[in-house]
Amino acid sequence: MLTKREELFGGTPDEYLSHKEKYENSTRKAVILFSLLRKIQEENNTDLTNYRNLLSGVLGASISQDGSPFGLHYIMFMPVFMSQADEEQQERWLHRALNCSIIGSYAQTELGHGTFIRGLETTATYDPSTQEFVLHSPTLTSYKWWPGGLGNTANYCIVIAQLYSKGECHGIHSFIVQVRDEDTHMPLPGIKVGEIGVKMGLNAVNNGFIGFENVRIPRTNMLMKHAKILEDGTYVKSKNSKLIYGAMVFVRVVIVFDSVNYLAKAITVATRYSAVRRQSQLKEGEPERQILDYVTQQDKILTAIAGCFAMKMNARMLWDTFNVINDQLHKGNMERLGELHALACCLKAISTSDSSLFTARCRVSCGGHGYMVSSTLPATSALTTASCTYEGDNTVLLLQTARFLLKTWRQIDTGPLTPTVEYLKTVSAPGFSYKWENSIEGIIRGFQIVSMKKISSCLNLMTAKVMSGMSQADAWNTISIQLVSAGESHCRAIVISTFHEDMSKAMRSMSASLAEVMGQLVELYAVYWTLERLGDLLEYTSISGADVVKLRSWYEELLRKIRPNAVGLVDAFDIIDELLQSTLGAYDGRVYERLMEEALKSPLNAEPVNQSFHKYLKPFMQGKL
Ligand SMILES: CCCCCCCCCCC/C=C/C(=O)SCCNC(=O)CCNC(=O)[C@H](O)C(C)(C)COP(=O)(O)OP(=O)(O)OC[C@H]1O[C@@H](n2cnc3c(N)ncnc32)[C@H](O)[C@@H]1OP(=O)(O)O
Ligand SMILES: Cc1cc2nc3c(=O)[nH]c(=O)nc-3n(C[C@H](O)[C@H](O)[C@H](O)COP(=O)(O)OP(=O)(O)OC[C@H]3O[C@@H](n4cnc5c(N)ncnc54)[C@H](O)[C@@H]3O)c2cc1C
Repeated sequence: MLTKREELFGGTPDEYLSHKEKYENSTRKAVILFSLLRKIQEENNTDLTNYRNLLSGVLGASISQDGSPFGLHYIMFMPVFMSQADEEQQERWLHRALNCSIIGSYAQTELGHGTFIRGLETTATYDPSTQEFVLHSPTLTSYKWWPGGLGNTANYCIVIAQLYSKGECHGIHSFIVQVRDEDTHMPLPGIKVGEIGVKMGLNAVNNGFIGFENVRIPRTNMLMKHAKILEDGTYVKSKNSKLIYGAMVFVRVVIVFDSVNYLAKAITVATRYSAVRRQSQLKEGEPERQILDYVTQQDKILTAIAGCFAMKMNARMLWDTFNVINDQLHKGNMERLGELHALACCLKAISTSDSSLFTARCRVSCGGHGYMVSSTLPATSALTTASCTYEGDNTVLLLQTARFLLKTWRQIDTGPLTPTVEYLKTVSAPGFSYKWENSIEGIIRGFQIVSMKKISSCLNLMTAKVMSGMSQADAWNTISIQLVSAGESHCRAIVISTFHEDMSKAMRSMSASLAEVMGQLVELYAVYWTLERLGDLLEYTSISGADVVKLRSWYEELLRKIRPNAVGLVDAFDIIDELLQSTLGAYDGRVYERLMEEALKSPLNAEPVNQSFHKYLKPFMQGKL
């Protein structure tokens, strides 16, 4: 009788399963894991705060690098329900979703549209004679494409469609739609549903497509917490049309946590391997050195560790900010919605792009063995690059942040600013002066000045172009590279200052030795990004060549200081071997034995001579083909 652990983590490695077997195996594992989750849920309430911990606790430690067919049910279907369904609808469906007697997905993206959601083509036309909506996919490009779990798993999904009533289009709204029979799991009439095929990664997520041929759903299947359709077809608009976007903000907040989880796995593997792997002699005649002794290796890995700690603290700040503003939204105060959207956009973009960058570095820092699937670094790399796209393409999200920053800058003199942008007032105040200094505080100030000056420059450029006769849209597009850069600079200033402030607070309750190491991580992160963004700092601050020379020495000194604690820092993530699933990162360091153990599991090692020798090779080598 297999234990739960053996059931979850044993069996043929996923990499040797077919696409279909991989899905079936991940569904088997998901059922085990989510049965456990269901038990947890029975003991806890399901408000968003608890829900996020539940979500990141289980899904963030997902048992497969390929994701889970239940992921979207938890990541989007339920959060959207909690934020957009009215009380009657929650009463009808939420408990069934929570106990997984229905499995849901979230269908927004279409073959033809992902970013521009106002351009979505799926229609939901209200028929007052039957008090139903008619869901329809008018074109191939209107087919929903990507929804996780929709291929073969979900029997319900939330569909985002253009709402039509009394001949008028009211824009995109959310509808809950049953897609499969709850007993037979057969697609319901008028519904064409399937799986989109093999992807670069996340191949257990079961991403699907769905098309509707005049499918009728009751009026009460429109999620009506905000906007409504009355029985006679009268449209009652939402207090704020942007509230429909709320779920995307929530998921972006959660994705920042998730990007930390993925990066923590990758740097645990790369750091432990770099402590085990010995290669080359630093001095003639000496034994081969641990590759972690090479400063170039430290440059790749220790900065990733610092980045992981930095983003973890910023994820917590973002979550706290989300909760504060979400409470205000529930009370009808929309004042900080734009700020929350901008912050969630840039932190999702920066956390996922950093995670992708540093994970790729971890992969190459492990040489050939880092290219083995059994190291899990390729899968983590595929995961992190996907996160730069899903829940909003990073470029598009940074442009959203830039849009908010320009709006803020236009109003800079009309009153107080909201917390995440009030630095703009400080560094642009009359009489404010700043001379570069090589300190954490000096670096933070420098990044804030760069951000302010980029925003100001973008606005001046926009104004000049529009004054010269260019349309607002063309002017925006023309300078969009600089707009993205302004969004990134703003975010980097927030990340460094949050890391410094929150870590300084945390250090007060640490032992002196731990506080010293944590302080070194903050310095390493700040100095690393200073050296990475020297162009901006040279353009907008008084930093000098002499400062840069000292910064480089400071950086190298920090690498030297942190090196002895590298393994301890990643051990602190406490990721068990079963979740790490890596031949290179296992806690016992038996890298070579594990590489060989995994290799022998290859089906190609089942017999000494593969059948292709007799069928192909031998006739070929004998000139018979
Ligand atoms: C712990 C483990 C679990 C987590 C790990 C995740 C695992 C895998 C998850 C994968 C699941 C993936 C799901 C998806 O991908 S769902 C689909 C996501 N799609 C998107 O994000 C689409 C992105 N596009 C957009 O958001 C919009 O199209 C965009 C805003 C980019 C542009 O739209 P539009 O042109 O209409 O907007 P404008 O630029 O004109 O701005 C209009 C105003 O609306 C405001 N706005 C826009 N979005 C939001 C928002 N989300 N919240 C609040 N406000 C928003 C915007 O600021 C403008 O306001 P102003 O006019 O006042 O400036
Ligand atoms: C693994 C994965 C899981 C997903 N899961 C789901 C899901 O469950 N449900 C769901 O609904 N969707 C899902 N998606 C879809 C995802 O939300 C979209 O892929 C994403 O929103 C980007 O849209 P797109 O793919 O159409 O890219 P596009 O928007 O076509 O972007 C392509 C390029 O065009 C650029 N671009 C687009 N618009 C602009 C602009 N205005 N200004 C400047 N540049 C622009 C982008 O920067 C990008 O470089 C998933 C995607 C992935 C990869």
